[in-house]
Amino acid sequence: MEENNTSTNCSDVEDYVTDNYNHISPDIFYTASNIPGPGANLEDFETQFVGGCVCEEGRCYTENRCPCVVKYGVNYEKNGRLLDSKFSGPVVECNSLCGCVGQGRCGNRVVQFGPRDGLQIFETGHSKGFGLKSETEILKGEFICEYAGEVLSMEEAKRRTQANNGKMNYIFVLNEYISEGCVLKTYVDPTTIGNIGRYINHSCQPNAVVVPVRTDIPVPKLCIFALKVIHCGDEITFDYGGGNSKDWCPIQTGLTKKKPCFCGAEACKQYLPYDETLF
Ligand SMILES: C[S@@+](CC[C@H](N)C(=O)[O-])C[C@H]1O[C@@H](n2cnc3c(N)ncnc32)[C@H](O)[C@@H]1O
Repeated sequence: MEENNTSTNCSDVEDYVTDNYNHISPDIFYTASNIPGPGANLEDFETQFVGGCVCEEGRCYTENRCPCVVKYGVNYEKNGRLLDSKFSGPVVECNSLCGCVGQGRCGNRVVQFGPRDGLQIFETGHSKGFGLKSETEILKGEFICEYAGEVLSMEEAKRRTQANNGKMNYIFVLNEYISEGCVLKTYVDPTTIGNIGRYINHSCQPNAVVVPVRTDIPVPKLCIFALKVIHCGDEITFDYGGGNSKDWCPIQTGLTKKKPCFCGAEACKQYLPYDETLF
């Protein structure tokens, strides 16, 4: 089934995000960006991320000493592609308090302009349900789309996982290693409120990766970038375990059965990764 691009159906969208995608089912509601769900810390959605460079020419690269770039590091090449050094994040972009807002395309703003065009939902035909592909070639480091949905507390994420009873799982758990022994976990659930990213399947040898990006608020956007060239028509995939899951044991469906992986990669680890805090 092909994606229908005819209407904009985005609620809760920050003004500058343009996202003209919508869902294949009327039971799924579109949101272009994360929204607070049950148990989310509302303060995190209401707090403006500190910032505010005064770069008036809108070119926030290292050489003109943009304070945002100096503080958080260079994120993108001048063509907007993610630098190799930032594939494991974190990325902080210039925000709405910065002097470069509205001053042309600032080099430190990419994901806040929304997903790329030409993404299509399709039936994989491989017991994976729907998947996502692109009708244009995607180059390494290019931004594809967010994986957006309701941000949940761990308790709510766990409750939903257990109530899900083995159906498709959409809850993504982002683990950010803040300091030794300290992991910041963000639970994003696009099951019923989500964006185009919810159709991306797992692969043990993926061509894309999830990178946490912050723009205006402390809540990270789960941003999907190409790890290598993705040819027109290739399925877009990322590693649900973030590539560093220790537990390649099976995700549980009905809490007892294994969930096999059908990614088809040579190095397939046979089962989908999971985050143990969901169980
Ligand atoms: C985020 S959804 C992906 C979109 C989903 N395929 C759909 O039709 O809406 C995640 C679910 O897709 C299925 N899935 C994703 N990758 C898979 C894979 N490599 N092998 C088997 N099932 C997969 C699993 O049921 C998983 O819980």
